[in-house]
Amino acid sequence: MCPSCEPEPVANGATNGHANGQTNGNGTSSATGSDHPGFTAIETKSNPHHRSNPYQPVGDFLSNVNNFKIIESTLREGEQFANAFFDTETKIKIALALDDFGVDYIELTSPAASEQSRLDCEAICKLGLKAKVLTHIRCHMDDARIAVKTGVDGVDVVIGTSSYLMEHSHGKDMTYITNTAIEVINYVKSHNIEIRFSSEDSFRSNLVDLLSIYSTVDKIGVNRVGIADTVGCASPRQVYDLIRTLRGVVGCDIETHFHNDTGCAIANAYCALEAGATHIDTSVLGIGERNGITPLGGLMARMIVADRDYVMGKYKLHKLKEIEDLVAQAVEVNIPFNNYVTGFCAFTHKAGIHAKAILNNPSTYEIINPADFGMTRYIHIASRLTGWNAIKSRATQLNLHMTDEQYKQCTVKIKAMADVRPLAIDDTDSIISAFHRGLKLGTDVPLLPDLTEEEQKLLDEKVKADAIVA
Ligand SMILES: CC(=O)SCCNC(=O)CCNC(=O)[C@H](O)C(C)(C)COP(=O)(O)OP(=O)(O)OC[C@H]1O[C@@H](n2cnc3c(N)ncnc32)[C@H](O)[C@@H]1OP(=O)(O)O
Ligand SMILES: O=C(O)CCC(=O)C(=O)O
Ligand SMILES: [Zn+2]
Repeated sequence: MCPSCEPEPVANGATNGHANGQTNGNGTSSATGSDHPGFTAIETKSNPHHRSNPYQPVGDFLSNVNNFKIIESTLREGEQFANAFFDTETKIKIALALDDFGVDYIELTSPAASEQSRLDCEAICKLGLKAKVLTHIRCHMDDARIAVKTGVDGVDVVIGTSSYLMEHSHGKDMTYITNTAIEVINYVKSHNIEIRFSSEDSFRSNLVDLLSIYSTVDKIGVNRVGIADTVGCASPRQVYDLIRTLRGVVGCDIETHFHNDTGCAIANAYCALEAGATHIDTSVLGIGERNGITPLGGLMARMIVADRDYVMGKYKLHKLKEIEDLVAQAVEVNIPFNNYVTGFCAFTHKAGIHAKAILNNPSTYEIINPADFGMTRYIHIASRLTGWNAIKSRATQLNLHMTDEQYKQCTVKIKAMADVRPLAIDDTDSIISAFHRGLKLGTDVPLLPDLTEEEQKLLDEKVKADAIVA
């Protein structure tokens, strides 16, 4: 084992209100008492991860997993989320937070959508952000004329190229689309503004049509082309094939946009980068049309595993939770329990086998170090799945020292009690203390002060049964 990777001893496990649904010292929200009455876990010291991983990202001349840009579309795609209503102040707060986080671009709703959308676009352009500000328009000169007057750094133009959309949405054929695209691109370029051309519903479009129009717009100097999985139908393999093919056809940057209808939005984004895409569209919490797109936090989780130095050097990961809270509040949703990185149990280890190994070295069961995101690791110590190693660790934190055999006996009591009712962290602590006191006094001490008669009866039965098994 490499000396720098020696596991650190676990220390510092103060209870922090996690079990009672309060926020912990890092501002991470934890289980609420009402939602998760049995959730009981202790914070552990954030020891360094063992970072040797035999499965490093596939590196080849095409791959951009070590060098990609984020086009953050919470203020465009995200506004298409069913619950979203962003007033000007909220848009500005979100734009500032994303800029501080370090995203490369911020994409805004079309100024053609409404008068307020146009005014908000102008207001955000005036913030002087480090990120480039984009707006997103139809492939139409009317929209382009409005867009170039807003002060944006770039315009993202889109038009459907699948037969579904050519027939049932805008009703235009490929010749019309190509000619209009050329007109719009030349017009935007003439204003010295960045321009991207994207096909909507790319994965249900004819490949020859796609390559032909991308090749045309590349030749007239578009800055980026975009591939969009508008209905979330693409698989990672299909993404890899299409982007790799496109990479051989155009010289400009390649942006990609993945909906999550079939659960592939993050994997598709990753595969796109492996195949040579340069830009990934995200939104905070993945909000967007239907169930949304590649989430910013989920993409960060994926990419930090691929290239920690690049991701840590570029993005303020410890701000992720704050941005997610801001957006969740603005669109009135809760952050899901299993959210990437920031879900309340994203770094909580419960089963005894896991807890033991984590206490020795967190890399055993964690691919991401919570500390990289300003998050905290927890060990669950109050369930029937809890093992003696976790109890030993907890007792040591409480300064209650016993022999290994005694920790094991104490764990038997905790398991028996956890078979009777959900335990809180305080319950486990009380049992450990009572057990320890009993050892000192040489007599049994009631394990929990507040047991009902019924619970005490059940507990006695469990302990008896355990003794028989033993
Ligand atoms: C997959 C995506 O998420 S694409 C981005 C979606 N974003 C938006 O739609 C922004 C919000 N949209 C709006 O506010 C409105 O739809 C507007 C202002 C853009 C247009 O509003 P309206 O003129 O009332 O048209 P409506 O929304 O009913 O229909 C869309 C129109 O755009 C046309 N259209 C649709 N897509 C495109 C496109 N990519 N390029 C050019 N025209 C298009 C349709 O043919 C239709 O035209 P029609 O008026 O001749 O029927
Ligand atoms: O402009 C793009 O590339 C994507 C547009 C969009 O939101 C989609 O196709 O789902
Ligand atoms: Zn979309």
